[in-house]
Amino acid sequence: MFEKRPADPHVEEKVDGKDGKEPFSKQYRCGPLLGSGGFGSVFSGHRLSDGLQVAIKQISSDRVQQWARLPGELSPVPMEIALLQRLSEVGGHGGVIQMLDWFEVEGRGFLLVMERPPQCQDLFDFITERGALPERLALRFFRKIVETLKFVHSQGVVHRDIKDENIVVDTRTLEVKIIDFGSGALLKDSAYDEFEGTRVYSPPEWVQSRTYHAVPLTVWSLGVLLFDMVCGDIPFERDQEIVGAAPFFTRRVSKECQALIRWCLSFRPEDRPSLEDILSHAWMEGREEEEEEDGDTLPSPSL
Ligand SMILES: Nc1ncnc2c1ncn2[C@@H]1O[C@H](COP(=O)(O)OP(=O)(O)OP(=O)(O)O)[C@@H](O)[C@H]1O
Repeated sequence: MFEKRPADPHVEEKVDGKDGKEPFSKQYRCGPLLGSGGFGSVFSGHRLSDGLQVAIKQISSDRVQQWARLPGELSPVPMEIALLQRLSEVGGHGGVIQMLDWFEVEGRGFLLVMERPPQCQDLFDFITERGALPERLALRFFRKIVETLKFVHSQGVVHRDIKDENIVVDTRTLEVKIIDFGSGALLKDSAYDEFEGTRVYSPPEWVQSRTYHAVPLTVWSLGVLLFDMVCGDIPFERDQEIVGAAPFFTRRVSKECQALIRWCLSFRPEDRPSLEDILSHAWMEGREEEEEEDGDTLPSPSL
């Protein structure tokens, strides 16, 4: 089903898909740029039929590394679309951004239409504006992210680029959703030898040996993410620091939270917890928060 990009992909606007649907321009209107990155640009927009707020990701074909074949489609699609399709076919998950539609655009690539929480911010901007998060808020975000990744893995998908920029926070409800499956892959038990994710979130085995397994890679990136949430910045910048696997806590962080971070950031992949181990860790059960002395509270949802 999945393959590398062919030399000369056939790209045309999906005006009349197999469901006879209307072209993109008749269904959606593009608004201002939300962000741009390795695979293209993301715009805000809305659906013309009902005004629904959406995000529209422009994927440039020449930047796509992995392609996939969807049943009923003649030409391959970017892996990101195939993975989101796989997750939405089983009903999706509240913690994964929902793909609403996708289109091929002649000579340019693809448009991926996603849900967009009306008031949202990615977690990188959220932390940049507010600084380190109170542990209780970090716990709330982290639990949802780990539960969501359990679902994602159970559907045979691995994200491979978990980081603050790829988490969207609804600033009214404080719900979080994972975005950007552009570096993702089908989950397998054997080792991977390619990686398109973010270096500073990648584990020692990738930095040293250019190989990794899906779960320990995910768990390492979760350790970096949790550190980032409670300290306000990531623990490692340089390869040497990643391989050292010894985070230095720059803020007061509870012992249980530190222990969970250190466990996720174990040098040896086999010493790291599973996602289930993380969910049943003492810090995740909220025992520690009752003992907090610094009185941090959950910010009001009208942040
Ligand atoms: N569904 C969405 N709702 C709201 N904002 C979004 C949504 N999707 C993307 N964004 C915003 O656009 C930014 C870029 O999105 P995304 O990470 O998918 O693009 P990318 O080109 O793959 O970027 P990168 O290469 O940095 O990972 C995000 O960090 C986020 O701020």
